[in-house]
Amino acid sequence: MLTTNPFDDDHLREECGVFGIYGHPEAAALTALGLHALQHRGQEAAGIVAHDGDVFHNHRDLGHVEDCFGSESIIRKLKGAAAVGHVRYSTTGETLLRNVQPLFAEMEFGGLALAHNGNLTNTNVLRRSLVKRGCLFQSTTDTEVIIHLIAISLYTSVEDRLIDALRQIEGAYSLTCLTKDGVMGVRDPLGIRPLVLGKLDGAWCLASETCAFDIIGAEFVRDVEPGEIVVISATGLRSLKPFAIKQRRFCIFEYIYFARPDSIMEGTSVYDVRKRIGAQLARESAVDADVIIPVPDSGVPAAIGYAAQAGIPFELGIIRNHYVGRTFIQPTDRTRHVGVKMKHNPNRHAIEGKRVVLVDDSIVRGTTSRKIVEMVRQAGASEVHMRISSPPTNHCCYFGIDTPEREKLLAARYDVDGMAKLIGVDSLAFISLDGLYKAVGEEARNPAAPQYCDACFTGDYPIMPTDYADQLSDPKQLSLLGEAGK
Ligand SMILES: O=P(O)(O)OC[C@H]1O[C@H](OP(=O)(O)OP(=O)(O)O)[C@H](O)[C@@H]1O
Ligand SMILES: NC(=O)CC[C@H](N)C(=O)O
Repeated sequence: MLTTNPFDDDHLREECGVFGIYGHPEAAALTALGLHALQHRGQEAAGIVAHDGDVFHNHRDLGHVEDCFGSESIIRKLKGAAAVGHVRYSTTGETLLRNVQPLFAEMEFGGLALAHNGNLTNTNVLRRSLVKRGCLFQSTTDTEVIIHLIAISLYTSVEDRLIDALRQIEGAYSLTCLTKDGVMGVRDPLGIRPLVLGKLDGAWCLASETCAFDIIGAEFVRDVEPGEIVVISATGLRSLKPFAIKQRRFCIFEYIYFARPDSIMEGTSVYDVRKRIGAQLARESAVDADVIIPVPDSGVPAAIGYAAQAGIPFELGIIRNHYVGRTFIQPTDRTRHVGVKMKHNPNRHAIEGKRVVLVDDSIVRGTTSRKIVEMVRQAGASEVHMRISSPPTNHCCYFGIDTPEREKLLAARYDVDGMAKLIGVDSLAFISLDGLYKAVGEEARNPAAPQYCDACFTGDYPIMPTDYADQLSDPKQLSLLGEAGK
């Protein structure tokens, strides 16, 4: 029996994007362009901090990149050949101007700007002890903890202070940092969130995804390695690896949903992976049908793969209105429901009288699927089957994707049949966990040391999420395999 309506929720699911560039006269303009390409990673706020060799300049605001950096005069003020930028979707700390990143602080060694993608899982513990030591927090983000740890470190060099701070934090973090001497890129020891390195006209750049390099014409050089710090300064690029090597646990959900399909992650095209997932899904859960229809946008590549494998025509049976934001960014349940209707419209011509297979990447609360299925039935489909290119989202993410509380996740409340009934489909199937691993190029999931972070499906958290331990309904699900990511 339901105690809450599973379609009610005002928690959203997104994450953040970071960018950095050193040694280019148009650093701020290129950062703004890079952030444009990363807009899908965070739509609440955007910020850029630049350094002109003497002074730091910063502009941070709430809204989309276009709203924050659409005016040339703002970009002109962000002088200098080095810059870092951020697009935010909050995981810790509200949507307030003072939480907009990059965060900036004056330190003993000069200014430091910090942009963070990910989520720290021991923020509360650290924050309490820092406050007791007299640290004055300016924001309510997890990210600010890193700033204070750097500020109070007893080491002298910025790099040593940064390493000292990183040794104390737990969780997921891909960072770009700006000081008067250069730009640094950092990836946590498990490599949960992405970070890539590129080059443009001799200038090094860093970004969450390669699509940010494409927009500025930069060449993709390589992924920043898990646990690696790249230090970019007037003397060139240095790579530091101060942490013990761990089994990498890249977020598998980046492949399924989060990243842009034109990005290359960990050496693999996101688009190709999505098509392979779709093909695997078709092998696992074939159904007689007349047409394969993607739920746009994220469902499209998987549906292409599914249709090719099944030998069933692919049709655009749902048309997406691109002038409406992502479902998740609607702040209240009421507006989210309206958002789903505004966003998708059935293409009756491709649907009427047909047995339809809808392909989407995930079911979180079920809001989207329920509306879409209703729409497709109203447009005259004779049967509606749903195929999902991820396993059921059954657990919360504490590492940078802001999924709702577990009780709001449809898969945590119902088995597949129960979900099918609620959504109103004739059949529902999800890709298997091993099928997913095959599609990303592994033989199978190694349960003793999983190759990816798949905690949202398995509850097998790569590190103990200290701050959230009480929210975990079954502590036995915790895998302490990776120990704290230090
Ligand atoms: O079960 P729910 O809580 O409704 O969430 C799942 C839906 O949300 C995502 O789409 P999104 O709105 O982000 O659009 P996109 O596919 O264009 O990214 C995802 O692709 C699903 O369609
Ligand atoms: N989604 C993210 O990566 C968010 C970064 C950081 N935890 C914040 O809330 O600002």
